[in-house]
Amino acid sequence: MGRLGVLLLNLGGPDKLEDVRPFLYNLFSDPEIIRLPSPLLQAPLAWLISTLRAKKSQENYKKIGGGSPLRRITEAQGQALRSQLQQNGRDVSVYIGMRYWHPFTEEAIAQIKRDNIEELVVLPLYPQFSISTTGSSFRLLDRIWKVDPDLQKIKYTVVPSWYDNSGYLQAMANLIATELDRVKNPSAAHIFFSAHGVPVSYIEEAGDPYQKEIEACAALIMQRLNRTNPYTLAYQSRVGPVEWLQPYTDVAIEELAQQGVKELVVVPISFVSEHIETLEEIDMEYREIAEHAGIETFARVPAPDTDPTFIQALADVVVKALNDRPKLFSETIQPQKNTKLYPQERWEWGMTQSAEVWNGRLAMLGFLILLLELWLGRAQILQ
Ligand SMILES: C=CC1=C(C)c2cc3[nH]c(cc4nc(cc5[nH]c(cc1n2)c(C)c5CCC(=O)O)C(CCC(=O)O)=C4C)c(C)c3C=C
Ligand SMILES: [Fe+2]
Ligand SMILES: [Fe+2]
Repeated sequence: MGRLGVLLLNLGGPDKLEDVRPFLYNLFSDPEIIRLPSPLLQAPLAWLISTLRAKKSQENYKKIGGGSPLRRITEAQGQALRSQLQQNGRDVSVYIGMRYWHPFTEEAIAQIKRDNIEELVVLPLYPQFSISTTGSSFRLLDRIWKVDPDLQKIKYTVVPSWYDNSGYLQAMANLIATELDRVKNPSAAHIFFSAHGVPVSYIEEAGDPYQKEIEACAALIMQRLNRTNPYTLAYQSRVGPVEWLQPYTDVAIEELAQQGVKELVVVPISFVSEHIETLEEIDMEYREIAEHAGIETFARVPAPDTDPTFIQALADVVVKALNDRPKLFSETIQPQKNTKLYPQERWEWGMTQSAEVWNGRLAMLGFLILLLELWLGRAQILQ
């Protein structure tokens, strides 16, 4: 066996407040996050949204210490995974490739080449597949691979998702059980899975399997937990004016409070590391909503981070990937061509040359209207 590498993929986050705007610019420049009818509009819109959103986003990062802990935690996960694999008799180098901030995926790939890695497992740190997360990183890697003959010599395999891995389910069940046993009524507390949302169009138009995988994942964790507590699954972190997956976390919390629920144990389900959406959004924003609505106990299950059962699960996923038939980037789910991703205007795609010209003109007009709408209503749209 040649030199072995594991490339961990994640989204990345701003290390300090000055990084917030360029980080947001990178995120909104990605057509897997926002797809416009004309690629020419992508950069100006990314500039506009990142500029308008930066202040509010910076305030949130300020509340969690002035930056995202994602890089530090992902590096710790990488080191723990390396040690675990070493204990299991595999000598691997672990690399971290973030999609929108340092260390960028491109930086990781350059290091992989310098280290003459011959066999590589590409492992996203998202248990469930979404075209907006794992899909976006795979598409980037596919583009990088296609133009680099040196990379094409590496025998690689990808892991599209691993939400049903037994060790991961056990790690989640253990973390939930520990938190449940701390509340007043462990057998009656309501377990509340809060998954990251995506716009409905990703599922219905682009064929994203994300919702199905999230629903299956919550059910499997409950099975593994083997307790009779009631549970709810809801979706957090929506951005922009379009419809996202429902029920929304804030609405669902209020409804449960109205039904008389007093104890909530919140489980972040799309994330394996603490970051702004657990530390600020759940711990601060949703806690306030819950307390205001009459919830007496608002407990939060920690993200797995470097939990030993979780790290062993990642090691198992790597070993399984090495033993299975190699899977290529191009074999994983790609959004259907010309799918409209957020924002969801009613664009018609032209089949003739003149229709294409008209679409271009309409796109410009639409963009101007969008700019105006963003300007007039930015507080509601972007915060
Ligand atoms: C606008 C669309 C967005 C989609 C779709 C989306 C999907 C998605 N994101 C994560 C995980 C993370 N997102 C993070 C930050 C982040 N994401 C968006 C937007 C979308 N995400 C924004 C605007 C931001 C920046 C923060 C903000 O301004 O609110 C992060 C990094 C957090 C950090 O600590 O820095 C993660 C991780 C998932 C899992 C997901 C879909 C499944
Ligand atoms: Fe988000
Ligand atoms: Fe996000």
